[in-house]
Amino acid sequence: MPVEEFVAGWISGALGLVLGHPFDTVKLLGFFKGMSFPIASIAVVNSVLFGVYSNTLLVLTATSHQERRAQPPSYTHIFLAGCTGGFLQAYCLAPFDLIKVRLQNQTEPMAQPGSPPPHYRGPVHCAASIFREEGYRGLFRGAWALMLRDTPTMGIYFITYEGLCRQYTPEGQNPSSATVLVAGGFAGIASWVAATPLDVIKSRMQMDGLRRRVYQGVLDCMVSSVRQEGLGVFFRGVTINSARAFPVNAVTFLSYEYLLRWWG
Ligand SMILES: C[N+](C)(C)CCCC[C@H](N)C(=O)O
Repeated sequence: MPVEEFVAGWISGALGLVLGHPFDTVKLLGFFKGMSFPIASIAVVNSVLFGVYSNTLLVLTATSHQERRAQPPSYTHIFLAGCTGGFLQAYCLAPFDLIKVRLQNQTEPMAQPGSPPPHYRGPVHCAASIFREEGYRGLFRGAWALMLRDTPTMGIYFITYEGLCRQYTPEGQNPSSATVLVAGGFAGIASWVAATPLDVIKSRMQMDGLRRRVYQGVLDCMVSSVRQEGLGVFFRGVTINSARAFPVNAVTFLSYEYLLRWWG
């Protein structure tokens, strides 16, 4: 099994994340909380995404990464490989994402002096507390919504990237850096716009269970959110998600492409 894609995905994911972190923290009003932790975790997750994507294409089309410029895979194959990558990365991402959301939603330190200390002291303490308070399955709270969010939208991610690259690249050639940056940026935006409704639901499911359980499941969370806040709830954060998505995914795809070209 070719492993370069896993390594390139690892490095490119970490680089993208560094750029995206300010946007991510503003979105959740948690500012600088939980910073080093997502950098390490996204590298693992992005490695799974790109590694699985490329190896699924290898299985579907019998072409390696190097051969794909000359023999481009069909959009159906690209979509299926993206969905497969998205599905598997969602399971790796679930506990990390849960910890990130829980830490970023802790607003206690911003409260008055003398107020009680935050519930979670850091990522490791957070993981241990969730395990103790909510059990092993508690670490996967919201995983189902995360999987629903990422499976189709990672298909959209790779289709948009490949489609834009092909549009602006002469046949058989590698896309230029400018093309990779723009295609990567728009792939991020397209994917995040489609993912935002379930992103809202996912975060609510992840925060549920901290105190009294409010939602019975993904569907219940959707229905009661719409009932209370209207359909607009599904677009909450779509602007910040898109603003973050462009630089993060431009850099992710640029470094991914260049690392793979550099390794031959
Ligand atoms: C599928 N979904 C839209 C959730 C993410 C797509 C892009 C993934 C990238 N690591 C990022 O953080 O932007």
